[in-house]
Amino acid sequence: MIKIAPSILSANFSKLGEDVKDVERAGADYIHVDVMDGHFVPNLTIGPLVVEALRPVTKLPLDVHLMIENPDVYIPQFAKAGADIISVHVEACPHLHRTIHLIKEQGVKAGIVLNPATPVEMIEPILADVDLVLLMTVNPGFGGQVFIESVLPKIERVAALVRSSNLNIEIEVDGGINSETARRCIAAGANVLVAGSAIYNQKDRTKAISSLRV
Ligand SMILES: O=C(CO)[C@@H](O)[C@H](O)COP(=O)(O)O
Ligand SMILES: [Fe+2]
Repeated sequence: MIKIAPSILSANFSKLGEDVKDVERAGADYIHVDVMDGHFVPNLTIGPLVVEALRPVTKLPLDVHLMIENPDVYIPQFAKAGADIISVHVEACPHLHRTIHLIKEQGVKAGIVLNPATPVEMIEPILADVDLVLLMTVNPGFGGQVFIESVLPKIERVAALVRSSNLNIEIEVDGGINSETARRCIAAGANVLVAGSAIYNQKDRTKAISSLRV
């Protein structure tokens, strides 16, 4: 089953709660929350307070994508605020095993993220410990960028590893996802699609979400 995770980075922040409810009604599976610190990526967004404010607004799992340095400092705060999945970048975690287990100790699902230029080999030793692998299909930092084709073989490689080890791991893609790139990511083995502009820039969000599932 393909899951759709609208990224609130492309929502209207002046009516964030309403925009979250809107995509829930439109058939979303997760709410994707992009957290940026101005260091790991050249943009600043939101913190645990916003996650806490959104928690009572939706029943959907909050999929928190941390694009921050030193994530260990903030993981307990995001978990306490109501995150259901917390994903960290391998490029930001020198002690990845410790960080993944810190997330799991909070009682939330642990995800690991790879930038487009980071090889899949980086996550092989920790794969059996995670619930989700997120492959960035743009360089993180902004919504509305163009899909990077060279990530497609990486999706296939992660899918093959997950299959051969018989693991129960979701494979998520994030960045530049539209109906055409969604189809190619699904064919490569992805099962969770993050989409910001392709959903929030459309008037009919039910149609926008269902067009990504094919
Ligand atoms: O993590 C990020 C960007 O760093 C994403 O979640 C974007 O928000 C996706 O936006 P679109 O490319 O779908 O517009
Ligand atoms: Fe994201």
